[in-house]
Amino acid sequence: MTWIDVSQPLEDSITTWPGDTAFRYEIAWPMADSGSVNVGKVTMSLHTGTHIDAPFHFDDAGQRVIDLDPGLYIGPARVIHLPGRERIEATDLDGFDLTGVERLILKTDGWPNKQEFPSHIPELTPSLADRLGELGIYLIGLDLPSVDAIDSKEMAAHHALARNGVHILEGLVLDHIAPGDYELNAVPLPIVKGDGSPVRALLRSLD
Ligand SMILES: N[C@@H](CC(=O)c1ccccc1NC=O)C(=O)O
Ligand SMILES: [Zn+2]
Ligand SMILES: [Zn+2]
Repeated sequence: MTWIDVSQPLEDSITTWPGDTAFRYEIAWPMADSGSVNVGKVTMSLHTGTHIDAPFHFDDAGQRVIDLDPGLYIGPARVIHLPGRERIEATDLDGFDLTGVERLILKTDGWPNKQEFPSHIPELTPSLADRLGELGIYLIGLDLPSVDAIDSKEMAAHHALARNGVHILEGLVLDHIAPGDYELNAVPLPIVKGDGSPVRALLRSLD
């Protein structure tokens, strides 16, 4: 098996959105007390590390995690490299033949040090979302904590992607991933009312 882990490890030091719930793992019921087992407990925001967004995250009428087809997050995915950009727009895809691609993963290199939450990241534009919709791409993954700018309140990219039927996978670790074709496995947990879910994201080369 040659699955490559492209997830951020969930440990207490993982960064979160400023002001959001910190990740914490504790042993709620240690063996010394229970007599037989350690029982862990996790406190976290659902938008921590490598995770998917459900449309309810940015739309009160949007789908919750349980409403999303898990198959969105399992299957062939194309990784392309778009480094050093302020924004990523439709024309940035011009040099790529994306015929038949259903899941697209952007390696932007825009969050180089995952030990620190970034103050500034590249943003996706609505024009890119429209192009993805035209191409029939239904999943966008990227190595950033958001598809919008950190200080965005409008969430224009989130909304434009949703309008085009494109689902969102954020916070991937792609430093060790070369552009190419892979099989992706990044299924969310069945958090019934969830506005998002952490995922264990894995890639396996198809090239
Ligand atoms: N867009 C980010 C999360 C986000 O925007 C956020 C997460 C937690 C607390 C506040 C947030 N945004 C505030 O404007 C995401 O989709 O994960
Ligand atoms: Zn999110
Ligand atoms: Zn998001």
